[in-house]
Amino acid sequence: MGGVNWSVDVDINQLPELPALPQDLRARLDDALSRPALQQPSWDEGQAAAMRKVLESVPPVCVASEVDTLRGKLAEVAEGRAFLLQGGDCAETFESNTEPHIKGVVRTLLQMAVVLTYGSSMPVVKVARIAGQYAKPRSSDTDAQGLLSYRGDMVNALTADEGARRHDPSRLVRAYANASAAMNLVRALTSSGTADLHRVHEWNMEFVAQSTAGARYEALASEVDRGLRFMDACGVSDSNLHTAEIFSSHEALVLDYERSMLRLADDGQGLTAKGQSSGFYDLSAHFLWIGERTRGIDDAHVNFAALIDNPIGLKIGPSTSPELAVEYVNKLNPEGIPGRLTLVSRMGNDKVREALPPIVRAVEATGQKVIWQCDPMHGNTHTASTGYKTRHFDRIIDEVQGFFEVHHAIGSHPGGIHIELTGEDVTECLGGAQDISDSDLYGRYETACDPRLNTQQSLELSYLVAEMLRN
Ligand SMILES: O=C[C@H](O)[C@H](O)COP(=O)(O)O
Ligand SMILES: C=C(OP(=O)(O)O)C(=O)O
Repeated sequence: MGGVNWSVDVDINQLPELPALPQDLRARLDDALSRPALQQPSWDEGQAAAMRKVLESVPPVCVASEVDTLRGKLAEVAEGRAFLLQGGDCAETFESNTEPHIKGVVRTLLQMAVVLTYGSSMPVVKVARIAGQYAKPRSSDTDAQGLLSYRGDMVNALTADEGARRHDPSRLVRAYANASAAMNLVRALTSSGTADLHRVHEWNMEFVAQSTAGARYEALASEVDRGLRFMDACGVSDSNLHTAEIFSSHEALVLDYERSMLRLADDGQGLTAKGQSSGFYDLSAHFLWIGERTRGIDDAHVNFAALIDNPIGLKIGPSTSPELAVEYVNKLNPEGIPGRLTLVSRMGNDKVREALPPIVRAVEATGQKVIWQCDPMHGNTHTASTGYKTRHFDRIIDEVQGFFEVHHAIGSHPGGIHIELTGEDVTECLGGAQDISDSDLYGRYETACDPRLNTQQSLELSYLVAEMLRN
């Protein structure tokens, strides 16, 4: 049994008073929070307020200067000089917050990043869905058994039992404790041997040797191999070859959590120095995104995101009009800061080629530099004949292919991919070289919510995307 189960017997009256926010910021925050907020837990307001008070005084999961560093790297993506790889669990759980699980995700992302770096000849910015991806929006409030739907470990438990599904605000503190522990391990792994380029490359060579589709990927893997030998022979040695930076991200969904992790940069700087006026960060993660189900432009989530200095992702599905996309850009990045806004299209493979071009053209016509990122997972979900919620590898690849075609036709930069994946050998998505079929899904179907690519499928995807980037 993994995970941190931090008890919450803190006397909130003993917690220190926090410095008051400047009046204008307070007013804007109050305004954002007073707006309609979809997909929120139904829990006791007083208890939630007490948990918020606890979280308002804890150390943040990350710090403002790291967030600024990420924004700088994302600016390079927006300018077409880097590529963004984002991935991890659909829903992290407290129980799966273990060293092997986190290592698996980190290792898979690092392996994918090496392949993509070679394919794109560009730096790859690595952002994990980790250390806070504990809340899920759902299509329905109740499940097939009539129980409250599972909404992520931050809200309730997956166990199909009335008590376990009750929305429990003390989970906010457990989510924070688990997120902090996960972030600690991610930092340790990426600053130590795990991220060593030679080691990561060796894992990739093992994958190529073992995969039934290995022959297809062998040429690229051998080129990387020759590149590394060449660097070794030249005596190239740089700390960048031995360490890596992985930033954290999650959906900014449960506002009781996100608002309690707001911090004013202590030097009063933040974006101020670069022309924006707040220096106000949500330090529950480096990067936060707004989901397809909560992106109402006048609603709480978008207005909350507009207030903070973190880089923001916004999921856009096929119902997004070009005009609305432009409104989002103006609202979330009025100062046109490169790296601030990522538009994450999740159209479905059958719609991406028609739905995306008018949006890209309208936004590009404004002259704004957004990052265009493809989430090929969320528009390609179906129910298998065996009853499992699944996604087919071919549709996932086809959506990425369509995304590249659209950007090549328009001349915009296909800036990144956003993938639900795990570093384990699960059987949740169909296809790939292992040719997982409907009847294989039951073998290791372990996700708490949506189906993830397993390690092999994730690596295959990175080789295929590397080919697309080269072409
Ligand atoms: O990850 C995205 C959503 O939370 C998920 O797709 C919702 O799933 P549901 O339609 O089963 O509620
Ligand atoms: C819920 C998610 O996606 P979307 O909002 O695009 O459905 C997600 O990425 O976890």
